[in-house]
Amino acid sequence: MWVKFSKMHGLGNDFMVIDLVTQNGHVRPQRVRELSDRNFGVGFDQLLIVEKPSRPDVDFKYRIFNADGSEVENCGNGARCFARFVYDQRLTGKRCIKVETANGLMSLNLTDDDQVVVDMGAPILEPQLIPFKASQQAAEYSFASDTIGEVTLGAVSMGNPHGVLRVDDVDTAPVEQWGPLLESHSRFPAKANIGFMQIVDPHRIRLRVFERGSGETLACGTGACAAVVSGQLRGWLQPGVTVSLPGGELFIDWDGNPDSHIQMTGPAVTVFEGRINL
Ligand SMILES: N[C@@H](CCC[C@H](N)C(=O)O)C(=O)O
Repeated sequence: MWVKFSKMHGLGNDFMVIDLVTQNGHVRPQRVRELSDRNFGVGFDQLLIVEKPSRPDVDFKYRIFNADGSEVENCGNGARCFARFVYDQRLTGKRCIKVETANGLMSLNLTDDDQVVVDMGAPILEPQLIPFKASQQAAEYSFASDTIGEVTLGAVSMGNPHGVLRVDDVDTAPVEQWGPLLESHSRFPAKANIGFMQIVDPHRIRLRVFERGSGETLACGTGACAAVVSGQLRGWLQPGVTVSLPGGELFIDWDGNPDSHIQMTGPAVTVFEGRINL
Protein backbone atom coordinates (compact mmCIF):
# COMPACT_ATOMS: atom_id res chain seq x y z
CA MET A 1 0.00 0.00 0.00
CA TRP A 2 1.64 3.30 -1.17
CA VAL A 3 1.35 6.16 1.32
CA LYS A 4 2.66 9.73 1.58
CA PHE A 5 4.89 10.52 4.55
CA SER A 6 6.84 13.43 6.02
CA LYS A 7 10.35 13.23 7.41
CA MET A 8 10.57 15.49 10.48
CA HIS A 9 12.77 16.13 13.48
CA GLY A 10 12.69 17.69 16.92
CA LEU A 11 16.28 18.73 17.77
CA GLY A 12 17.64 15.95 15.57
CA ASN A 13 15.47 13.20 17.12
CA ASP A 14 14.05 12.19 13.74
CA PHE A 15 10.73 10.78 12.63
CA MET A 16 8.82 9.40 9.71
CA VAL A 17 5.22 10.63 10.08
CA ILE A 18 2.29 8.98 8.30
CA ASP A 19 -1.32 10.12 8.14
CA LEU A 20 -3.59 7.08 8.42
CA VAL A 21 -6.68 9.28 8.79
CA THR A 22 -6.99 10.03 5.06
CA GLN A 23 -4.80 7.14 3.81
CA ASN A 24 -5.07 3.39 4.32
CA GLY A 25 -2.26 1.28 5.69
CA HIS A 26 -1.23 -1.15 8.37
CA VAL A 27 1.95 -0.97 10.49
CA ARG A 28 3.99 -4.17 10.79
CA PRO A 29 7.05 -4.31 13.11
CA GLN A 30 9.24 -5.95 10.45
CA ARG A 31 8.45 -3.13 7.98
CA VAL A 32 9.16 -0.49 10.66
CA ARG A 33 12.62 -2.02 11.17
CA GLU A 34 13.28 -1.96 7.40
CA LEU A 35 12.11 1.65 7.00
CA SER A 36 14.12 2.85 10.02
CA ASP A 37 17.36 1.60 8.47
CA ARG A 38 19.54 4.60 7.61
CA ASN A 39 21.19 2.83 4.65
CA PHE A 40 18.46 0.63 3.19
CA GLY A 41 15.34 2.56 4.32
CA VAL A 42 14.21 6.12 5.07
CA GLY A 43 16.03 6.25 8.42
CA PHE A 44 14.46 7.46 11.67
CA ASP A 45 14.48 7.07 15.44
CA GLN A 46 10.69 6.69 15.65
CA LEU A 47 7.73 6.22 13.31
CA LEU A 48 4.72 8.38 14.23
CA ILE A 49 1.23 7.43 13.07
CA VAL A 50 -1.76 9.77 12.95
CA GLU A 51 -5.06 7.91 13.36
CA LYS A 52 -8.70 8.75 14.00
CA PRO A 53 -9.43 9.02 17.73
CA SER A 54 -11.51 6.42 19.52
CA ARG A 55 -13.45 9.11 21.49
CA PRO A 56 -15.26 12.31 20.50
CA ASP A 57 -13.46 14.71 22.88
CA VAL A 58 -10.02 14.36 21.26
CA ASP A 59 -8.72 15.25 17.78
CA PHE A 60 -6.39 12.35 16.90
CA LYS A 61 -4.84 9.11 18.09
CA TYR A 62 -1.02 9.40 18.30
CA ARG A 63 0.86 6.08 17.89
CA ILE A 64 4.64 5.69 18.24
CA PHE A 65 6.99 2.93 17.07
CA ASN A 66 10.69 2.73 17.95
CA ALA A 67 13.25 1.91 15.25
CA ASP A 68 13.28 -1.72 16.47
CA GLY A 69 9.56 -2.05 15.64
CA SER A 70 8.27 -1.94 19.24
CA GLU A 71 5.18 0.20 19.87
CA VAL A 72 5.66 2.56 22.85
CA GLU A 73 3.54 4.78 25.07
CA ASN A 74 5.03 8.25 24.61
CA CYS A 75 7.47 10.41 22.66
CA GLY A 76 7.92 14.07 23.58
CA ASN A 77 9.84 15.36 20.56
CA GLY A 78 7.43 13.35 18.41
CA ALA A 79 4.46 15.09 20.04
CA ARG A 80 5.73 18.48 18.85
CA CYS A 81 6.27 17.13 15.31
CA PHE A 82 2.84 15.47 15.41
CA ALA A 83 1.23 18.89 16.14
CA ARG A 84 3.14 20.61 13.32
CA PHE A 85 2.29 17.74 10.91
CA VAL A 86 -1.49 17.67 11.49
CA TYR A 87 -1.65 21.48 11.24
CA ASP A 88 0.57 21.84 8.15
CA GLN A 89 -1.15 18.91 6.37
CA ARG A 90 -4.50 20.61 7.14
CA LEU A 91 -5.84 17.63 9.04
CA THR A 92 -6.99 20.26 11.56
CA GLY A 93 -7.22 24.04 11.70
CA LYS A 94 -6.72 24.07 15.46
CA ARG A 95 -3.48 25.27 17.04
CA CYS A 96 -4.36 23.62 20.33
CA ILE A 97 -4.66 19.90 19.61
CA LYS A 98 -5.79 17.10 21.91
CA VAL A 99 -4.44 13.60 21.24
CA GLU A 100 -4.87 10.19 22.83
CA THR A 101 -1.85 7.96 23.30
CA ALA A 102 -1.39 4.49 24.78
CA ASN A 103 -0.70 6.42 27.99
CA GLY A 104 -3.67 8.81 28.12
CA LEU A 105 -4.42 12.30 26.80
CA MET A 106 -1.96 14.99 25.75
CA SER A 107 -2.47 18.59 24.75
CA LEU A 108 -0.21 20.13 22.08
CA ASN A 109 -0.07 23.89 21.43
CA LEU A 110 1.45 25.58 18.37
CA THR A 111 2.72 29.01 19.37
CA ASP A 112 3.02 32.10 17.15
CA ASP A 113 6.83 31.96 17.30
CA ASP A 114 7.06 28.50 15.68
CA GLN A 115 7.55 26.57 18.90
CA VAL A 116 5.31 23.82 20.25
CA VAL A 117 4.34 23.60 23.92
CA VAL A 118 3.31 20.14 25.09
CA ASP A 119 1.51 19.39 28.31
CA MET A 120 3.38 16.20 29.19
CA GLY A 121 1.14 15.31 32.16
CA ALA A 122 2.36 14.52 35.67
CA PRO A 123 5.39 12.27 36.24
CA ILE A 124 4.77 8.73 37.50
CA LEU A 125 6.99 7.97 40.49
CA GLU A 126 5.51 4.80 42.05
CA PRO A 127 7.98 1.98 41.29
CA GLN A 128 5.39 -0.60 40.22
CA LEU A 129 3.82 1.84 37.76
CA ILE A 130 7.11 2.95 36.15
CA PRO A 131 7.76 -0.10 36.14
CA PHE A 132 10.90 -0.35 38.29
CA LYS A 133 11.66 -3.08 40.84
CA ALA A 134 12.04 -1.52 44.30
CA SER A 135 10.42 -2.19 47.68
CA GLN A 136 9.45 1.47 48.18
CA GLN A 137 9.45 4.80 46.35
CA ALA A 138 12.61 6.93 46.66
CA ALA A 139 14.18 9.93 44.93
CA GLU A 140 17.07 7.70 43.86
CA TYR A 141 17.93 4.02 43.96
CA SER A 142 21.31 2.28 44.29
CA PHE A 143 21.85 -1.29 43.20
CA ALA A 144 24.59 -3.58 41.98
CA SER A 145 24.94 -4.47 38.34
CA ASP A 146 27.11 -7.48 37.37
CA THR A 147 28.63 -5.61 34.47
CA ILE A 148 28.84 -2.02 35.75
CA GLY A 149 29.17 -2.35 39.52
CA GLU A 150 27.26 -0.01 41.87
CA VAL A 151 24.71 2.17 40.05
CA THR A 152 22.67 5.09 41.46
CA LEU A 153 19.79 6.45 39.41
CA GLY A 154 16.43 8.18 39.59
CA ALA A 155 13.49 6.23 38.13
CA VAL A 156 10.63 8.17 36.53
CA SER A 157 7.90 7.34 34.03
CA MET A 158 6.62 9.96 31.61
CA GLY A 159 4.23 7.29 30.32
CA ASN A 160 7.42 5.50 29.25
CA PRO A 161 10.14 4.35 31.69
CA HIS A 162 13.34 6.32 32.33
CA GLY A 163 16.44 5.88 34.49
CA VAL A 164 18.44 9.07 35.15
CA LEU A 165 22.11 9.00 36.17
CA ARG A 166 24.11 12.05 37.25
CA VAL A 167 27.51 12.39 35.59
CA ASP A 168 30.25 15.02 35.92
CA ASP A 169 30.64 15.50 32.16
CA VAL A 170 28.20 14.24 29.51
CA ASP A 171 30.90 14.40 26.85
CA THR A 172 32.83 11.57 28.50
CA ALA A 173 29.82 9.70 29.99
CA PRO A 174 29.74 5.95 29.14
CA VAL A 175 26.46 6.27 27.18
CA GLU A 176 27.25 3.62 24.56
CA GLN A 177 28.56 1.11 27.15
CA TRP A 178 26.17 1.55 30.09
CA GLY A 179 23.12 2.59 28.03
CA PRO A 180 22.32 -0.86 26.58
CA LEU A 181 23.20 -2.65 29.85
CA LEU A 182 20.86 -0.47 31.95
CA GLU A 183 18.17 -0.33 29.22
CA SER A 184 17.73 -4.10 29.69
CA HIS A 185 18.56 -4.35 33.42
CA SER A 186 16.23 -6.68 35.35
CA ARG A 187 15.20 -3.76 37.61
CA PHE A 188 13.34 -2.35 34.58
CA PRO A 189 10.93 -5.15 33.57
CA ALA A 190 9.67 -3.20 30.52
CA LYS A 191 13.22 -1.97 29.73
CA ALA A 192 13.98 1.77 29.99
CA ASN A 193 15.41 4.87 28.38
CA ILE A 194 18.64 5.82 30.17
CA GLY A 195 19.59 9.47 30.66
CA PHE A 196 23.05 10.81 31.57
CA MET A 197 22.63 14.24 33.18
CA GLN A 198 25.26 16.87 33.96
CA ILE A 199 24.05 19.64 36.28
CA VAL A 200 25.35 23.01 35.07
CA ASP A 201 23.36 25.16 37.53
CA PRO A 202 19.88 24.89 39.16
CA HIS A 203 18.23 26.05 35.91
CA ARG A 204 20.40 24.29 33.29
CA ILE A 205 21.48 20.72 32.56
CA ARG A 206 23.29 18.92 29.76
CA LEU A 207 21.78 15.55 28.83
CA ARG A 208 22.43 12.54 26.61
CA VAL A 209 19.85 9.76 26.35
CA PHE A 210 20.26 6.13 25.30
CA GLU A 211 16.74 5.38 24.12
CA ARG A 212 15.00 2.05 24.56
CA GLY A 213 14.53 0.48 21.13
CA SER A 214 16.45 3.18 19.21
CA GLY A 215 19.90 3.68 20.81
CA GLU A 216 21.41 7.08 21.58
CA THR A 217 19.46 9.90 19.91
CA LEU A 218 20.31 13.58 19.47
CA ALA A 219 17.46 14.51 21.83
CA CYS A 220 14.70 12.87 23.88
CA GLY A 221 11.72 14.93 25.05
CA THR A 222 10.40 12.49 27.66
CA GLY A 223 14.03 11.94 28.73
CA ALA A 224 14.45 15.70 29.27
CA CYS A 225 11.27 15.79 31.41
CA ALA A 226 12.37 12.72 33.41
CA ALA A 227 15.83 14.23 34.02
CA VAL A 228 14.36 17.54 35.23
CA VAL A 229 11.89 15.75 37.53
CA SER A 230 14.66 13.54 38.90
CA GLY A 231 17.00 16.53 39.34
CA GLN A 232 14.33 18.53 41.21
CA LEU A 233 13.38 15.57 43.42
CA ARG A 234 17.06 15.04 44.29
CA GLY A 235 17.43 18.74 45.23
CA TRP A 236 19.78 19.76 42.41
CA LEU A 237 17.38 21.75 40.21
CA GLN A 238 14.71 24.41 40.58
CA PRO A 239 11.56 24.99 38.48
CA GLY A 240 12.25 26.21 34.94
CA VAL A 241 15.15 24.26 33.43
CA THR A 242 16.86 24.59 30.06
CA VAL A 243 17.98 21.17 28.86
CA SER A 244 20.89 21.17 26.46
CA LEU A 245 20.92 18.01 24.33
CA PRO A 246 23.32 17.11 21.49
CA GLY A 247 20.67 18.33 18.98
CA GLY A 248 19.68 21.58 20.72
CA GLU A 249 17.74 22.98 23.66
CA LEU A 250 14.36 22.30 25.30
CA PHE A 251 12.71 24.28 28.07
CA ILE A 252 11.04 22.16 30.76
CA ASP A 253 8.83 23.66 33.46
CA TRP A 254 7.57 21.70 36.50
CA ASP A 255 6.68 23.18 39.88
CA GLY A 256 7.91 20.15 41.83
CA ASN A 257 4.48 19.00 43.01
CA PRO A 258 4.10 15.30 42.03
CA ASP A 259 0.54 15.94 40.77
CA SER A 260 1.49 18.93 38.63
CA HIS A 261 1.83 18.67 34.88
CA ILE A 262 5.15 19.29 33.12
CA GLN A 263 5.29 21.73 30.20
CA MET A 264 7.84 21.10 27.46
CA THR A 265 8.66 23.81 24.87
CA GLY A 266 10.74 23.28 21.75
CA PRO A 267 10.83 23.27 17.93
CA ALA A 268 9.45 20.86 15.31
CA VAL A 269 10.82 20.83 11.76
CA THR A 270 9.73 19.22 8.47
CA VAL A 271 12.69 18.09 6.33
CA PHE A 272 11.03 16.54 3.24
CA GLU A 273 8.00 14.61 2.02
CA GLY A 274 7.90 11.36 0.08
CA ARG A 275 5.93 8.25 -0.90
CA ILE A 276 6.64 4.75 0.28
CA ASN A 277 5.19 1.26 0.16
CA LEU A 278 4.06 0.66 3.73
N1 LIG B 1 12.37 10.13 21.46
C1 LIG B 1 11.37 10.09 22.40
C2 LIG B 1 11.04 8.84 23.13
C3 LIG B 1 10.67 7.68 22.20
C4 LIG B 1 10.25 6.41 22.90
C5 LIG B 1 11.34 5.77 23.71
N2 LIG B 1 12.44 5.33 22.91
C6 LIG B 1 10.76 4.59 24.50
O1 LIG B 1 10.97 3.42 24.13
O2 LIG B 1 10.09 4.82 25.51
C7 LIG B 1 11.06 11.38 23.10
O3 LIG B 1 11.38 12.45 22.53
O4 LIG B 1 10.45 11.38 24.16
